[in-house]
Amino acid sequence: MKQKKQSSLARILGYAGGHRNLTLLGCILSALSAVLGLIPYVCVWLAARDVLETWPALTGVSGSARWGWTAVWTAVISIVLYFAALMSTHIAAFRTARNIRRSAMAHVLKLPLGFFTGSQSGRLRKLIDDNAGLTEDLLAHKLPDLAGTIVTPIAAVLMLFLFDWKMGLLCLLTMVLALLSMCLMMGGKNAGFFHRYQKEIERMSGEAVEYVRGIPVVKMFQQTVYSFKAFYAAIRDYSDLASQYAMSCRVGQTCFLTFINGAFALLIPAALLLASGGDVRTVLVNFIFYALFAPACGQMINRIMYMSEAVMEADEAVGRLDEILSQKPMENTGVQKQPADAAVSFDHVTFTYPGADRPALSDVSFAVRPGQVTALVGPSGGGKTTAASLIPRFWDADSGAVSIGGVNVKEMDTEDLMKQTAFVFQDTRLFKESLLENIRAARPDASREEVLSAAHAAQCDDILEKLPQGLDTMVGARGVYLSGGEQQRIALARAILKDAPIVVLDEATAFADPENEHQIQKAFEALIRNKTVLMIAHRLSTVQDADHIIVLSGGKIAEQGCHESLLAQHGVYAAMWEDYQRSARWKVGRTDPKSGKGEKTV
Ligand SMILES: Nc1ncnc2c1ncn2[C@@H]1O[C@H](COP(=O)(O)OP(=O)(O)OP(=O)(O)O)[C@@H](O)[C@H]1O
Repeated sequence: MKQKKQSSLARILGYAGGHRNLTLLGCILSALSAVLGLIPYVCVWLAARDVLETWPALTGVSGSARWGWTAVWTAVISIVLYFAALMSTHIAAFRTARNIRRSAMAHVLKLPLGFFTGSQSGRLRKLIDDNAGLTEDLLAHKLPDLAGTIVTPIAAVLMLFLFDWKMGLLCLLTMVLALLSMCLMMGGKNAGFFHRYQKEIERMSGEAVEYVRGIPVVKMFQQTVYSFKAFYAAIRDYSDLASQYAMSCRVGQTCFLTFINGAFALLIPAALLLASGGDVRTVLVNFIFYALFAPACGQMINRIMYMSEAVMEADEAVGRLDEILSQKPMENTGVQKQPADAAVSFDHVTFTYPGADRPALSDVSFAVRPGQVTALVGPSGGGKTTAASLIPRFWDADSGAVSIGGVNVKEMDTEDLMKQTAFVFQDTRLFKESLLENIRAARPDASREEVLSAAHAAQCDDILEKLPQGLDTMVGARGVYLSGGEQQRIALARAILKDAPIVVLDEATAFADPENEHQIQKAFEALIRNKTVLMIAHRLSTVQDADHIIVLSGGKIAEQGCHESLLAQHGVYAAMWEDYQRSARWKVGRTDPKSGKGEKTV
């Protein structure tokens, strides 16, 4: 455990680079300041001795005044040194935290794009920022304090025996007992508390986010907070853990506080005992010293307690940063080949999502011929989206190869690869920017005219007409929101503007109403003209005319061919087609026979 703590600190300092020496300087200055901070206690003892030795004539007052000034000056020097120490450690800490953020971000940039899907991006920012912040606090404040905290007890123990070893021994006894109480609190079954506590906090905040996301469902179904069992359980577990810990600390904490504050209870009878058998003045002077010094020793022990908490915190921070740094970066072969054409091929591809226990794709092989439309169909969870996301390297295949124009995507320059493919996702995301910038995101150097022409091809004219500032309208600002279908048309305009030779469409008409669907279909036609297309489709009506259809089921290719040949196979596709036909007939059956009107949803 101790080894692990040391290595965490060493690892944080590893990011300090040239500023490691500044951290060291800060620690030395802080230690010097702490030792100097003990001198005023000695001065007080010396001043009191001078006064009492000449009592009642008080001829020693001038000597006492000298000691008083020495105390003031050493206190001032101690403060200045501490200030200089903090300056050094703060500069080093800011640089180190910046280096940690930079290294973590540099690593993150090498991770597969799929790593950033879902809620990962927010969590990532928090992980990097918060934990780099924690190390900043450790290096800027806690580490110089730690240096002082290590040095002062050594000096303090020496000083304890300087004037009266018996009273010194009593003070030391209370310090040792306080330390033992602290070990009692932090050891045993409480040893892993901090780690469990951090985990519970993380779990609770994760569940809270889920809860807030689910509020619409809660309201719609008139549920209470108790229906969010996971969130409720996280709060309860956190509260149980915290109260169990508090309860288990009560004996240790009581003893700790009693010992660090209770030196007086031993010093007074000891002083009375010593005074009865010796020089009252000397005993009185020594008593003043120890009475003042004992609480200062208590403070030191208190700081040791907070120190161990800080080291545990740093340990946790490094552990959480490791969560990111241990993610396998995307392989970079260093070779940069140019694809011969826009053909896409999967060659015995197997892929398992990080943390999943079974592969999402197993030994999948198929070819998408240049200039043709290939459709991926199959039951939900069959692996369609996964297969499509391997093309632009959202993830890398565990085995097998995904190639474009005969070149493995791993051997292509990332920029080239991105230029080759345009993606239209199921859930389109628009930035909080003008429509112009949203469309231009695909090709930042495109002119306004080119953006307008792409928007026109994507059937966005009616959207631009109804918005107050047309192409310059800010999305998401002052009540400007677009429907799902409208957003998809903007996304299609973006893809049209990109003009990439390979287009991957992911069920882009899933949420569109009939009016939008018609326009989206027309936008599709503009997008896929003369392109190599891989289309993920749930509704078989959209894939009938595809040149090639691949049926993915359970992560494997169940069958492939054209519509007619697949029907003739009487397999998965034929069954899906039969289901689709039946549901179409069922909806037609719901049409009102008298009026002839009915749902137009097929
Ligand atoms: N990010 C992820 N992490 C772990 N497993 C995932 C992830 N995304 C998908 N999966 C799993 O991989 C398998 C294939 O999912 P995929 O989304 O590719 O299927 P799909 O055919 O596109 O489904 P749908 O038609 O419902 O969109 C499923 O078992 C799914 O649970």
